[in-house]
Amino acid sequence: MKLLRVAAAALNQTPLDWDGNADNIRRAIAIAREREVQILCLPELCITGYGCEDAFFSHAVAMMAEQVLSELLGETHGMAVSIGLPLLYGGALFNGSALVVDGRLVGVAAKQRLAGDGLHYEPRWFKPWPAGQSATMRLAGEECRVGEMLFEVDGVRIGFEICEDAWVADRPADHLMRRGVDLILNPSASHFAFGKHATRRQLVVESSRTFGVGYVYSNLAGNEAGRVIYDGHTLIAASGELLVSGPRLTMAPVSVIDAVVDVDALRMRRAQSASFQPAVELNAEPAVAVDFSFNNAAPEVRVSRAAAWEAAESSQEEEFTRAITLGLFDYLRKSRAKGFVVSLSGGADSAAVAALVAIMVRLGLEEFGGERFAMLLGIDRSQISAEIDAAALVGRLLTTAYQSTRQSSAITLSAAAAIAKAIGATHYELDVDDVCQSYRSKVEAALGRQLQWSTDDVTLQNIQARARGPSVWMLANVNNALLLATSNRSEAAVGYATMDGDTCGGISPIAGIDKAFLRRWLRWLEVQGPVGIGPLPELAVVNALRPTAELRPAEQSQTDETDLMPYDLLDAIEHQAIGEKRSPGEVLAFVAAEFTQYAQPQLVIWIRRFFELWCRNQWKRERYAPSFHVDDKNLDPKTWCRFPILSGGFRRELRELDAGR
Ligand SMILES: Nc1ncnc2c1ncn2[C@@H]1O[C@H](COP(=O)(O)OP(=O)(O)OC[C@H]2O[C@@H]([n+]3cccc(C(=O)O)c3)[C@H](O)[C@@H]2O)[C@@H](O)[C@H]1O
Ligand SMILES: Nc1ncnc2c1ncn2[C@@H]1O[C@H](COP(=O)(O)OP(=O)(O)OP(=O)(O)O)[C@@H](O)[C@H]1O
Ligand SMILES: NC(=O)CC[C@H](N)C(=O)O
Repeated sequence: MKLLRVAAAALNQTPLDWDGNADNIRRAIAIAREREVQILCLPELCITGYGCEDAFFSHAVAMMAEQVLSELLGETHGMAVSIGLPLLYGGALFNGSALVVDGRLVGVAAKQRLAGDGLHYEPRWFKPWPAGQSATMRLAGEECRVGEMLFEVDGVRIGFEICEDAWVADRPADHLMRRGVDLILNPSASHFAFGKHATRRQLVVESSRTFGVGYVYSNLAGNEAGRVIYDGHTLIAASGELLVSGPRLTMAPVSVIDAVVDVDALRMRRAQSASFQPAVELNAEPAVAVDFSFNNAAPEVRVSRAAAWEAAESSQEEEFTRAITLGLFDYLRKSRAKGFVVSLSGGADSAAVAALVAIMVRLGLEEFGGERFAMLLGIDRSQISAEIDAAALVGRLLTTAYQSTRQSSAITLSAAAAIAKAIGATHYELDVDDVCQSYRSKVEAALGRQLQWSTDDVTLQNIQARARGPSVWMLANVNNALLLATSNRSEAAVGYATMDGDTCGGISPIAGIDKAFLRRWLRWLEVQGPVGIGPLPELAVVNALRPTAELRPAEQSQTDETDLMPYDLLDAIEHQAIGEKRSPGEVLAFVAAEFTQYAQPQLVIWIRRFFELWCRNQWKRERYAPSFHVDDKNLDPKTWCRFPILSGGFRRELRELDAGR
């Protein structure tokens, strides 16, 4: 009986943070050693960080990565550890994962299937390694094999798939299996998306069943480089059974899971499979033999339990809360800013953003305790009371401001004050009407005419949104804080926001999420809230309001949905037109089938409006502050969704739509 204790780590890395990344790697190895782990899998490109972008093209970056690898070799005594780094070989860059055994580099697996869809751009920097091939190179002072290969350590056959390698047909595991692989390590950088963990679990469990192996899957954690959030999902499975699954969406910089794999039992399961046919001729090609002996691990029976929130019914609301708060926490600490500022209107979007900051603080306190949380955020301990509580921290970290103009209502004023008080934000009420009037009169004097709502509607709306920009930027500067923009994805699709007005800010935490979901989330937060945190009943007044820009005179009863269209329809059109890339006519066919309550001519008007606004406002999306990714499609032009800034605007297609063709 050959029992091995294997482990996978989730690491919260930062591009080019050589010391911080190496510290996390050392910490993961130390935790694994304490647990008597023999083989540890670390995430993809964990030395450099996955999101180095064009810095991967720097020769100095590749050299520094090699240097850090050399420095880490000595940490691995008594165990085998896979460590990810970019690899310069034959005048090209490859995405590699070094296997280091007992202080010695024994080889580097190279990624064969590069991730190039959605937010992944690996083919820009790396070349795919040719399947089934290996070569020799010098790295970290050692001569070693590189490419696709099997390592044989103490008789245990270890192979690699690097993230995307496992998500496609004709994968390295196909060849490795026929060569008798026992254990596959999968170092990943697999971005978070709603519900994706179930697919990932299925992938890992099914891989272990199909190939009759132990499958060890590591992942990145947190907001690595600004936009993309990794949930830190780690998994270990053997012969079609999940042995252990790690925590997700935590703020911990390092998490390690481990499990015992019975190598002989795996082999005998394969032997029992009538369809398993070892490739005798391939076996002739020797594995990379490593002279090292593993201790035998003790048998164990362990039940893997997920966190309580994972089992909650409102799983999307929980995931959203934890993903965005993790995104905010990492952004704050990695940007070394001192807090956040939100222009708080009493409406849904800004209330959601402010509430997310407050929940981030609660979850951070739960994860780290007061002292460590404050230390991680660079808060001067001497400036807060002995007792570090959530309200005190929110007061320090979040400043909100209601900014009235003559169109503002008493309801939104008091709603903003109530939310700010409930979460403990430092709240101000500023009247910016005089600022608007001052600009208005100066421009009227220059034009030599009065501006009127009947003729200058958008101009008179936008000056109010713009007048709200300078004061919150001032508060951000005063506090060394980040200004959070509150635009959501539905508004971004149609440019329903004032550029340099309500779009101003350094990050847009909710720009990846649609308005219909946000409103659902706010209702959930009002009455239920995240597991362990609970509800925020003060949201009742916000949730009772219809979404409105509150920029026109009150008698015009402006609402977003009368300006645009019903939000659920807008989101459905966006899904069909942008997500599925359907033409206006095709979109009509799909939404007419789903929204049977609306007459076709009305749907045509709304679809036309959508396409026109979508095309006209690409430039606005290009200027949005970076947003977080929470689903597998997004409107962010820097990652998921490229579209020309200037285009024909679907004029011909819309003409045909109007003509009923
Ligand atoms: N292709 C292009 N490239 C570069 N710039 C371009 C451009 N096309 C127009 N522009 C510029 O954009 C300007 C128009 O954009 P912008 O000034 O932002 O204004 P615009 O998009 O015309 O209007 C803003 C809309 O957002 C709504 N809004 C505003 C504020 C808050 C809320 C809310 O929901 O709370 C809603 C408001 O009701 C209105 O419908 C033009 O004057 C032009 O200078
Ligand atoms: N009176 C106000 N005081 C402070 N900020 C405001 C005010 N009115 C608008 N804003 C800012 O402009 C942003 C855009 O307004 P918008 O109406 O889209 O969002 P909201 O008011 O938060 O939500 P809703 O659309 O549901 O009313 C707000 O989120 C807020 O940051
Ligand atoms: N880094 C990668 O190869 C990521 C791609 C993979 N399909 C995932 O999303 O998990």
